[in-house]
Amino acid sequence: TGAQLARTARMKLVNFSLLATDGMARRGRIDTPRGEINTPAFMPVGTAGTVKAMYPEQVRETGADILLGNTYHLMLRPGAERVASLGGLHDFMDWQRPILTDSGGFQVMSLAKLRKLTEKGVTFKSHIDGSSYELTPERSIEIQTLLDSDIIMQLDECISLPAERKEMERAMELSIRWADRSKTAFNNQLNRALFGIVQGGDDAELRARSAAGLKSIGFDGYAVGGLAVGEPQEVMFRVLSEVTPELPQDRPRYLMGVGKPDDILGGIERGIDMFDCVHPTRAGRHGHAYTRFGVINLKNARHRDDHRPLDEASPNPNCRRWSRAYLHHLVKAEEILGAMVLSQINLAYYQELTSGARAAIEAGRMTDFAAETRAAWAAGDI
Ligand SMILES: CNc1nc2cc3nc[nH]c(=O)c3cc2[nH]1
Repeated sequence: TGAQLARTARMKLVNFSLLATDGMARRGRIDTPRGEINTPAFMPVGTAGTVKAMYPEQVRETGADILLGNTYHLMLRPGAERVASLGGLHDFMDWQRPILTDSGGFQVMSLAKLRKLTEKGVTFKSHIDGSSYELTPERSIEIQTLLDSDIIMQLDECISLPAERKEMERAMELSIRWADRSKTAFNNQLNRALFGIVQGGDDAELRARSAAGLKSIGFDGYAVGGLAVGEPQEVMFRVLSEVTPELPQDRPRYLMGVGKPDDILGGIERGIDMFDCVHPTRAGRHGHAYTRFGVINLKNARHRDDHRPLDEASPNPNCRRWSRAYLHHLVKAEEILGAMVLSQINLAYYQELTSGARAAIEAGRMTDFAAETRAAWAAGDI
C-alpha cells in the first residue's frame, strides 16, 4: 500500500506541485492520500464536523477539494478521543476527501472563557459547559492526529491589530518556539502535512523574522496568520506583498480566515494558494447572496416582487431555479431552505472564483481575469 511504500521509502504522502505562475499568482496541486487539492483553493469551513446547512456531497458538488475542521469545537464536543474511537473525522462526517484542521488557539482566544496563556500553552474553560482544558503545542498535534486530519496546523498565538510592536514581537517569538515544539510532536508523520504559521502583525521586520524562523524549522506548508483580525484590507495586502516572497516557492501558502471575494482575488495576486472563511456560509444564513455581480442582500424589500432569478447566466442551477422574490420570502420567513440554498449559492460562487483563477493562471491571463472580475463586481446592476 501507499503507506507501506512510504514507510520503506520514507516517502511523504502529501506533496505540493507548482504547475504554473503568472506574476506572483500560482496554480498548484497538493496530492494527499485522500485526493488532490487544486490551488488556488477555497476551503469551506466545517467547524463542528459539518459545513452548516450542507450535505457533504453538496459541498463536493460546489467544487471543493478540501474542507476545514476546528480543533477547539471538536475537542470540546464530541471530544477528540471519541472521534478517533469512531474512526476519525472523515468517517464521522462522511467526507472522504482532504480535511485541514486548525490548531485551536485562535478559537480559544476568541470563544473560550477564563483563558490563561503561558509559555507551556493555554488553559481555558469551555464556552459550552465551563469545563477546564489545556491546549499545548503537543496536545494540539495529538488532537489533530486523533481526528486523522490531512493537513494540521502548529499552535500559535494570534493577536488582533492594531497592536504595540513589543506585543507583536512577543507573540511572534512565542509562536516560533511553539512551532518548534509542534514540529517535534508531529514526529515526521508521512501521511499528513504540518503547516507553520507566520506571525508578526503588520511589521515587515517581524514578519521576515517569523518566516525565517519557520523556514529553518522546516514545514510542509506555510500559513500567513495574524491577519483578517480587524486591519484594513490595504494593510493585509501590504503584509502579504512583503511576506509571501520570504516563503519557499515549492510549498503551499495558506492565508487563514480570508475572506470576502475581493480579499481572495487580492490574495491570489499576491502569491497565496489556500483560503478559508466562514463568510460565504454565515452570510448565506443571513440572507446575503454572492454572485458574479457582487453581493445581494435578499432581506431587502426591493426583491419582494422581483420574478427574475438571481443570475440566469450562472452555471449553478440554484441561481436560475427560483425568483428573487421567493428567496426574499424564504429569508424573511427564516425558512431553513433559505439558509440551505444561499449557503450552496455562496460556496459555489467562491469555487467559481478560485477555479476561474486557476484557469487564468494556467493561460497566463490572470491580469485580465482580475480586471474582468472586478469590473463585473463594479457593474453592480443587482
Ligand atoms: C477570520 N479571521 C481569521 N481567522 C484566523 C484564524 C487563525 N488561526 C490561527 N492563527 C492565526 O493567526 C489565525 C488568524 C485568523 N484570522
